[in-house]
Parts: sequence; C-alpha cells; structure tokens
Amino acid sequence: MAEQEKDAALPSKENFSEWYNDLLLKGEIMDVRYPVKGLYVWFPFGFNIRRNVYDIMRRLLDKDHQETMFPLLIPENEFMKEAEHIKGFEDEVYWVTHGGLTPLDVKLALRPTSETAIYPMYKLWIRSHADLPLKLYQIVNTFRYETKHTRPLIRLREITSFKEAHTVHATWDDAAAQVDEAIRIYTDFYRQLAVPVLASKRPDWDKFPGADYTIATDALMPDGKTLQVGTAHHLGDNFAKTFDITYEDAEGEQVYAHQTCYGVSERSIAALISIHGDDKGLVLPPAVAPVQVVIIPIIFKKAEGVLEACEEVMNKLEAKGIRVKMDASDERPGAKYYKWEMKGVPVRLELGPRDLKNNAAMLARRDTGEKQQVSLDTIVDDVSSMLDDIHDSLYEKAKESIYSRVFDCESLDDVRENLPKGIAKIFWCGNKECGLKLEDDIGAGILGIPTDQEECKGKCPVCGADADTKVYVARTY
Ligand SMILES: Nc1ncnc2c1ncn2[C@@H]1O[C@H](COS(=O)(=O)NC(=O)[C@@H](N)CS)[C@@H](O)[C@H]1O
Ligand SMILES: [Zn+2]
Repeated sequence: MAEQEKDAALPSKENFSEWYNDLLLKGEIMDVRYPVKGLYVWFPFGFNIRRNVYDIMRRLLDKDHQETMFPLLIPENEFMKEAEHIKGFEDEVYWVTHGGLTPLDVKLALRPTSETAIYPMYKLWIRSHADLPLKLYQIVNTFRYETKHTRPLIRLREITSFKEAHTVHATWDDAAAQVDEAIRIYTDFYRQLAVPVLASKRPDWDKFPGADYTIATDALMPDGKTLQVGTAHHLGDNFAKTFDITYEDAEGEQVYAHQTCYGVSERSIAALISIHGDDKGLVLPPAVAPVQVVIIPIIFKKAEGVLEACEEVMNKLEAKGIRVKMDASDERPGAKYYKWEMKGVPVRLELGPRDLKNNAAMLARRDTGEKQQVSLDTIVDDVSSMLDDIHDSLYEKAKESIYSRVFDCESLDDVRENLPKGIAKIFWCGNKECGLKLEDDIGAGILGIPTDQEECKGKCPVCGADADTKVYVARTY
C-alpha cells in the first residue's frame, strides 16, 4: 500500500473531513488516486468489509426477494420514456455513443439507476396477478455525473455498490406496505452495522423522479450533517403506464401494476466508518470486521510453547466461526497494536509465557480500550460474548449520539442556533412556498416528516398557519 502517507499520524477526528480522508488510506479502505474524478479503487481490506456488509443485506432480502442482474447499458428510447425520470436524471446520465470507431445508431445510457433497464422486461414477464408480488434486487455499479463535491463512499460518479430492489404489486396499498417493509429492512440492516437511522417522508420537491413519494433513512455524521443512507420510493402506477406493465386480474381485466424501488449504496460503509471510528483509526462492528480477533504472541528469547498455545486458541476460535488472525511477525508488540487498532479489529488477544503459566490470556477491546484477563478454558465463550458486547455498546453509543443531537425547536432562531450541532425539529404547515422559504432562511434542508411522528399542534414559523406536523431539518451531504 502507499507507505509514504501512512507514516504521518492520523488527524484527530475533530477535523472530521481530514480524519475521514486519511483513514480511507490508513485503514486500507479506498484509494482515491484513480485518474477519473468521482471514481475510486477498493483496497482488498475495504472490499472485505463491503462483502460482509452486503452479506447482511442479502440475508435480509433473500427471505422474500430474489437477486438477479440487468444490463448496464440502456437504449436512449427506453431511458427517455418517463418524463419525470428524465427530468431528474438528464444532467447526470453518462452516454455511450460509439462501439469502437463505429458511431452507435442508438446511443446507450450507463444506468444511473435501473428502472428503464428493468421495466421493459417486467412488461414481458408480468401477465397475471398470480405473478405478483414480484420482488427482485441487484447489487451493481451505477453511474451519475455528480456535479456537487464528489467524495469516496459518500458521493461517487461510479457508485460501486448500488443495491437496488424493484418490486411489482397488484394495488397501490400493497406497494405502500412494501415501502414500509423496505424501511423496516433498512432499519434492521443498519442496526446490524450499529448505525441508528431516522426515517422520514421527503418533501414532494425532494422525492425520487417519477415517484408518488419517497421515504428516506438518514444517519447523523460526526460533523452534524446528515447522510441519506437509503431510500424507498412508491412509484404508483406511473412507470407501469409508461412501460405498459399490466396484469390480468381475477375478473379478467387488464390492470396497471403498482411498483416500488428502494436502494442503498456504499454510503452504508461511509456511515459505519464515520460514526464508530476514533483517533486511533477504524472501529469496526464485529459483524462486518474482516478480522474479529487478532492474536499477538508475546515472545521473549525462548518461545516456551507460546506459539503452539496461540495456534490452539486460533483453531478453537475459527471452529466457532470467528474470523481470527495471528500476527507472529517480528515487529515490536507496540507497532502491532498500532496497526491492528488502525484497522479496527474489535478484539486483541495477547498471550505470553506468564499468561501460559496461568492458563490465561489477555483480551483488549478496541472500542473502549479496556483489558480483561480470561482463562484459556473459557476463552471461546469469553471472546464471543465480548464481540456481542462490543456491538451492543457501539450501537448504544451511536444512538445516544444521534438522539442527543436532535433538537426540538420552537422558532427559526432556535433552529439556526442548533443546526451546526445536528438535526432540528420544527413545525411546518406543509405548503411548498413555506418549506422552500424555511430551507432558504436557515440554509439547510427539510429532511421530512418523521415516520414515527405523533400528532402535534403548532404554528408554521413562516406563515403562522396551524401546523400538525414537525419536520426534521438538517445540513446534509
Ligand atoms: N452519487 C452517489 N454516491 C453514493 N451513493 C449514492 C449516490 N447517489 C445516491 N446514492 C445512494 O443511493 C440511494 C438510492 O438512490 S436514489 O436515487 O435515492 N434511489 C434510486 O435510485 C431508486 N431507483 C431506488 S434504488 C440513495 O439513498 C443514496 O444513499
Ligand atoms: Zn406555512
């Protein structure tokens, strides 16, 4: 890897942006030196985290979805069919115009998202209500010519890990239920990454192009800005009408289907790195850590059976399905601790001659730094429960961090005062002019109406009209 930059110390997490960029290199996540703006390269270690993260997503989806894969290239005539969708993506889509030296008679879009690749096929596949609900997903790369500031894992021009699900239903209500199910799946997915998220219904002007409405999940980053880490869209029968996706209902009538689509990307990894990391580097939730336990043999002149004991412990942990590595290199122990702490290994296991004599080993937690001596007879259970404790503690700390930075505000001044720290909740009458004026006034975005919003009565801070909902407002990525 790039040795030269890795020697300087990691900046403090206080300057979040420098810390984040440097950690992507030092933690061997992504290399940003690829010569195309917005395209980045996975280091193997980072790619290993990605595999673990998406294995969790697959386990959740495979319960009642099927995974597949559609082509990357979309013919212009299909892409240009749905007006709203075109308006939303026309200045972001990349086009392929040649095959070798031969100009193409129909130029091809690189999928920015795959509705217009998938739905012409759904038209062919769906004939009767017996074919519904259809729930497919793919995990692919997609391309968006982002003009805002590109950042690895957060805003890429090639989204390398775009999980998009596209479902088809008999009725609008069935599709609405699927949107709720998608948000439940995402909330569970993020809980397994120890990342708490807030779900809210986006204002109309911020919904997905071509959708009836969008519900999004947002994480709160250390710098007080929110990151949209997943979205679910109710597409109504808008795309079904455009792509003529109909099914024969029980009465033999041809009926337009109702659809949803929902997606997450490598922002899921940006969130877990940013929320859990510290000044010593990555702090990985055990569920996604490529190495969950690193064994450090403490060897003096004579090995005195230490290496054999470490091998034995390693085999017992591996037999339990724990991802373990032994670092028997001849680096100093301190250098080893530094390296594996940087890579966020949740548990370090130290074993030297004295431990061996006491039939014990020392466990050190990466998240809190606390050390615990355990007997070699119970070490597998001790390590397993420590890994569980680490997950729970990371999740609790992250929940405390986001809920303590959601501020219930009564006035726009309140909002202005609290925004630098996190998310504000403020009344909104629901009409667009007020919403846009509110966003303009405070230089931040309306995230939306919390999905767990209770009834509440108040006044719109812009027009003074009665309001019965509070909305989340925040500075966003
Ligand atoms: N340029 C980007 N880089 C990284 N992630 C992105 C980028 N653009 C969008 N995302 C992520 O991808 C998710 C889904 O994108 S989206 O536009 O909201 N929705 C769709 O494309 C729908 N077809 C559902 S898959 C977003 O919630 C966001 O988390
Ligand atoms: Zn108003």
